[in-house]
Amino acid sequence: MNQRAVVFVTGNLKKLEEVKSILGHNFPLEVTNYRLDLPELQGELNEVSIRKCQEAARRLKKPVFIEDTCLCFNALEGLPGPYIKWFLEKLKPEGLYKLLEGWTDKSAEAVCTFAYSPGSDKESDIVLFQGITKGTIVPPRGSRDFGWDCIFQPLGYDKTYGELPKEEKNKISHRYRALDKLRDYFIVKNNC
Ligand SMILES: O=c1nc[nH]c2c1ncn2[C@H]1C[C@H](O)[C@@H](COP(=O)(O)OP(=O)(O)OP(=O)(O)O)O1
Ligand SMILES: [Mg+2]
Repeated sequence: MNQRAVVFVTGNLKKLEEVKSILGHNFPLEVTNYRLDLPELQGELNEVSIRKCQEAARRLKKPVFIEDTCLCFNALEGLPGPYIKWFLEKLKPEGLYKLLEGWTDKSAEAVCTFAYSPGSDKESDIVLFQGITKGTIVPPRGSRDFGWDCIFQPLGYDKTYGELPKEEKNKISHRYRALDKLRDYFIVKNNC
């Protein structure tokens, strides 16, 4: 029997690396990658993911999933949220930390939303899987390999994502929690 395949559409190789390592070898679908930085419309978090997935399905016309990651500062009512990529690019991790200088509340949520489409761009065919990890925004510490890892310290830890070994991050991360739900959908609920 041919294994069903699904394409993960992302322009971010670090995401791909984590997704592959978290899903491991027991995932029932073959995951391939199509490297494309999809356009992202402004809007609320789920809306951004749905539109991004519709665009991926429209372009590839086969089962696809995308992922959108937000970093939400509670003091800023959830901003930068889906716009974190552009804030990070301009302000760098130091500047992101400084953004909260005037606030005592440094708490934040890392939110990861996967959106899966069986191949159609109909909104009703799209399924979302969301994972949230709560944490604190701290002055940069640790590896600068991946985005804002060096300023996000998950709740209950004294290390930032950037200081934690990859395997540790992958056991508690926003991405892990979202993929756990995606895995459940395909394995336990047998939607393959
Ligand atoms: O676990 C993470 N740890 C640290 N930084 C992270 C993480 N996950 C995403 N990031 C960064 C990448 C980008 O600067 C922004 C999300 O933006 P986002 O649009 O979702 O990612 P992207 O444009 O790099 O790839 P894609 O082609 O899948 O949209 O936060
Ligand atoms: Mg993006």
